[in-house]
Amino acid sequence: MEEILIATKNKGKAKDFEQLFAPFNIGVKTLLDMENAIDVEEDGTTFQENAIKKAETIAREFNIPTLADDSGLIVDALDGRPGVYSARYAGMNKDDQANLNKVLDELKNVPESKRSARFHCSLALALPGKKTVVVDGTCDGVITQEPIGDNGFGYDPIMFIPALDKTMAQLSKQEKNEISHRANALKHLKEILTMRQVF
Ligand SMILES: O=c1[nH]c(=O)c2ncn([C@@H]3O[C@H](COP(=O)(O)OP(=O)(O)OP(=O)(O)O)[C@@H](O)[C@H]3O)c2[nH]1
Ligand SMILES: [Mg+2]
Repeated sequence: MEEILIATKNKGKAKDFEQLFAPFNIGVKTLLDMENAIDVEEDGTTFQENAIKKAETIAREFNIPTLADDSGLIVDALDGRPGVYSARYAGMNKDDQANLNKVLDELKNVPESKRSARFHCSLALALPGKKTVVVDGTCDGVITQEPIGDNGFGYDPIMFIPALDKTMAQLSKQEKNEISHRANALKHLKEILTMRQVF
């Protein structure tokens, strides 16, 4: 594989993938580099469904290997919300700040012992003419009482990683990309592709 298109318009994800793909000898583009990319409606009820739809729709449009990421935050005390609605939890304008404030608000009276959460990432790789490959990755944490740290995107400032004693937003790019849900999913994808000799 010489070039891969990441079917995302999310700048935070694009940065994560740029770094995650740096060790491979593969050109990486995202939809932020493409003109006329269609907007794929994310109407699935699972991360996998949405990832497959994004990957296959965009692969068909541009006819190149396409990787899509559908991801989000699962909070146990909120029965799994925001889940697949993570990007638009506080409204259709996808405001990261409003989204994380809504989660903090809903957890206002919840003690630390009950603030467990995990990030989930489903990746779908659509290769023209082949069956789409789907993998998952997760990363466990605890929701903080207030945002801490300036790095990353989305809910990173409220996602505390006990093993590192930092929030995701206090990690460097390299540190996040060693432990994140996205990195874990990509590891699984690499294992499958190595087995199938795609890489
Ligand atoms: O703190 C975070 N660190 C992460 O590493 C992360 N990964 C996902 N998320 C949240 O989940 C939504 C994905 O929704 P999503 O998969 O539909 O993506 P999106 O709509 O933003 O872009 P696209 O890839 O669909 O174009 C994002 O917007 C974020 O709110 C994250 N938050
Ligand atoms: Mg989306």
